[in-house]
Amino acid sequence: MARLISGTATAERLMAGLATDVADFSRAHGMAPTLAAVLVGDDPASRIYVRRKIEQCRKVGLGSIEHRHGADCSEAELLALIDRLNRDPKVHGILVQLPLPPQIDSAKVLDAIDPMKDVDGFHPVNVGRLSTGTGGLIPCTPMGCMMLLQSELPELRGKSAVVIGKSNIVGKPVALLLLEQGCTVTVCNRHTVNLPDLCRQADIIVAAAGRAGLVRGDWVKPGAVIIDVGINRIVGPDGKGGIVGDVTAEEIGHAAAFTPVPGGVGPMTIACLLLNTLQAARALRAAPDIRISDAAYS
Ligand SMILES: Nc1nc(=O)c2c([nH]1)NC[C@@H]1CN(c3ccc(C(=O)N[C@@H](CCC(=O)O)C(=O)O)cc3)C=[N+]21
Repeated sequence: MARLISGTATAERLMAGLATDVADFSRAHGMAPTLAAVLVGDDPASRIYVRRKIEQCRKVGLGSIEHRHGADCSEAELLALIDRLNRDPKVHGILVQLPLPPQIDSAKVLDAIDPMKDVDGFHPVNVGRLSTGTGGLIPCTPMGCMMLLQSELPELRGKSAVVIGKSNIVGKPVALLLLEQGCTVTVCNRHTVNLPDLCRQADIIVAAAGRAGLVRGDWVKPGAVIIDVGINRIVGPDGKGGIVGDVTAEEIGHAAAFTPVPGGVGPMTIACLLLNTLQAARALRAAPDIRISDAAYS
């Protein structure tokens, strides 16, 4: 049977370590690293995610502030809030929960976040840094995928990887991280011709297409490692809701290992957000004071 790579257990270990590091930081600087989470509108899934992020902040000793705006919030209002958070020395990480309502240009909002506080890693500066392998904040879901993958396969050099999905949030950054580790990467999408054949060649499959059950058992080479990033909401025959991934989990017994949904990449995404908040706080403290006087004078 394929081994189950537990994101829940890995995230718990990561968070236990984080709690110690956060306590050290807070003692040394007299303030806790703090995340500002911005929620616009009343998308029920977004509310649940933001609530969960804030709960997890508490668990490891991070500060958190939630900013809520109605669905009718204007772009200018949101940009003004970002500007305040950028200048606030007590805020180290800023997360704007996506998706945003249609009247707001998401790219404009992400561009406005101070790259040093961009704990999602979505700002063009951090995207550029990731693409050149020169530091910066790394997007949380891709980072979580890599941690889970490397817990199973510590040496990635020379491995072939297929990434299904080309989103800015998962597909593209995870492909860059795999490239950085020496994998040979093929980035596909669900329309790719011969997608099953390409997958069958792969030592690693990262499924991030957002289609329940897209990857079938006969797409998977025996001994491959499968990272399932899909979060697809389904309603069971009993009327109860649940989530499934992009991989048909019952069919991949011949894989070496796989991440389950739920309990795989999801919990790691949140743990990595907390890690990024600590990293951002450290980098901000280490940065020259000119940043702080800049904020005071402008
Ligand atoms: N600016 C921004 N940053 C994000 O990181 C971001 C976002 N916007 N918008 C939405 C997506 C989605 N996302 C998830 C986080 C945790 C789970 C998670 O914890 N999932 C659990 C349980 C899921 C459940 O039961 O609903 C699991 O997979 O086991 C899932 C999905 C972060 N996102």
